[in-house]
Amino acid sequence: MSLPLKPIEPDLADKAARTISQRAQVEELVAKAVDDGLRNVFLVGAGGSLIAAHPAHYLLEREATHPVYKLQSDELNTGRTRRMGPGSLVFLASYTGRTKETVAAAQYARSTGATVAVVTKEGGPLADAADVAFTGQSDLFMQLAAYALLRQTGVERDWALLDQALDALPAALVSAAEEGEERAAAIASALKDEPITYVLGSGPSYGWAYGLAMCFLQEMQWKHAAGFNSGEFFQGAFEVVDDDVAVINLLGEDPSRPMAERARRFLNTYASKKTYHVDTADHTLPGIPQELRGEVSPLVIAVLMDRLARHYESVRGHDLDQRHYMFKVDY
Ligand SMILES: N[C@@H]1[C@@H](O)[C@H](O)[C@@H](COP(=O)(O)O)O[C@@H]1O
Repeated sequence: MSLPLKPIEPDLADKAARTISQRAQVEELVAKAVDDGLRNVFLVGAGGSLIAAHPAHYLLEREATHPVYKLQSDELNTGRTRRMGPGSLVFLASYTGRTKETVAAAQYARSTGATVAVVTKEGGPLADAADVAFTGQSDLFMQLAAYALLRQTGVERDWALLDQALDALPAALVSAAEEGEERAAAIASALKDEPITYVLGSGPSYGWAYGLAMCFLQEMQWKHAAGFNSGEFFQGAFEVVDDDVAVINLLGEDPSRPMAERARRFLNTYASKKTYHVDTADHTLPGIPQELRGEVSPLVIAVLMDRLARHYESVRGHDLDQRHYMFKVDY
């Protein structure tokens, strides 16, 4: 039994624009942290909200002058780190603002003397545990935090070009979602009954390879799936792939693209029957300067994965909000 296809979120563009509207405050926060002697930056979250930090982390690992770490909330709670303390700026994300491990991580970060900023829904325990609380789309917010860090630490870039990209981004995300509908429908209906689906992604898009597999297919569709880094795929996982195995390969336009193209070549040669490629280069992204398409790619992939999940929901008749355990039992 199928379910009606939910439409593209009517407030997709607004949500992005509202997130971007906090940019000046993010810059201010980071500028103050730099003035006060910034030593390092942490990006923290769990599940979808950790995935949301992946593109910013990818950007900062290559371009930031300060060390930037990405940690799962409970890895921080259980492992601690000597490096966090005064001079640390910690960004945590949680959509609900109630994920207990992320709230505990914020409390711990605060207790070390670090500056703690969160992105979450208005109010709630995570916001209460923070020095500063923002709202909005976590992946975009983390990207804004990354840009603020680069700018405030004097990294040279064409900032006017970024302004242009951020102005165009809300509408470009909507247009990507619209342009991707046909492809998403084809993938979901072709793969809806597959016993397992592998998802590949490289660089900043790896986050959503893992995320499509874990959040959308396992959590929200109760389907077996696994996400791999496209480079790691060739270190073992590719041995199980052939024409009978379903694979979704994500391609962005960032520096890691050759890794995704290598996966595409291999899959088209040895496992083409149930392989689907989702490529940001197929999208027009109106107004996004060519030079910044790579940084925008993971945000576009996030929107395309969200739509793909909606198509699975519809063709499989399995509501994305159904859970066995999450938010229902003690865990
Ligand atoms: N797919 C995500 C999960 O991975 C996450 O664990 C949960 C709570 O996350 P958050 O802390 O963002 O509220 O939300 C969604 O269901």
